[in-house]
Amino acid sequence: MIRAIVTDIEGTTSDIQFVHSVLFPYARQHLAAFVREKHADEDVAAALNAVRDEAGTPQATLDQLITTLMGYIDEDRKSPGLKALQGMIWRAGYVDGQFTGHLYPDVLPAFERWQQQGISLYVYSSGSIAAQKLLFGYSDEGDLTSLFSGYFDTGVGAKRETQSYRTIAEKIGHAPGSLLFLSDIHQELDAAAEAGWHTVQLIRGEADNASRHHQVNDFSQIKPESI
Ligand SMILES: CSCCC(=O)C(=O)COP(=O)(O)O
Ligand SMILES: [Mg+2]
Repeated sequence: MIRAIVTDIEGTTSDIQFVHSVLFPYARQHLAAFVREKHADEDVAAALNAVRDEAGTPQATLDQLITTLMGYIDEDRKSPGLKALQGMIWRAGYVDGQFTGHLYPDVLPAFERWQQQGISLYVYSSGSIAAQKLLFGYSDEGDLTSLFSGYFDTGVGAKRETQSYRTIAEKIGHAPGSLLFLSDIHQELDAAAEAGWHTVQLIRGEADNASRHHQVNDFSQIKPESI
């Protein structure tokens, strides 16, 4: 019996194009000014130091860090420091109403159905927890944050690492066999399955012939009561 569902965001609840054509360009446009203006703030300084560590450049100047971060955006690197900074930068865009968090239309009805079935809902994304709360807090369908019992980012580990799913199961407090992970990326689902989780792969675009996971095209096809 499924007790909790953990969902990925990009490519699963939300269009990859929204992330790559709206969120990433917004962060790129505002990154340099944000870093120069806010670099002494505690959370910004911590994120910049994380980038220095990741890049192996402990003495990097702000200008050098900005160049490094631009490169990380271009290569869609799941850098925890970049993800933390993006979350802080996106806040202004959401709050000013420049964009709302994209959700596929099948997502909210499924979340509501699963919640009525007594299933707890969680998010696990490479985007920072702050960024996750913004996307669902300022979503196309309004503020959905009350639907979720918790959020996980790469603070628990990378999404392709089996240990990350063991850690999440421990934190949620349910046996892995009662957990379902939803993602568009089969390597993430491989890691969850290795940890004993159930998995469903969202195919929002092209088929994934290399996957061994149950595949669906939208959330209406996911029936946790039948798993
Ligand atoms: C949390 S919204 C921003 C999406 C993002 O930055 C990202 O890296 C998405 O990764 P995901 O793990 O949700 O595929
Ligand atoms: Mg994804």
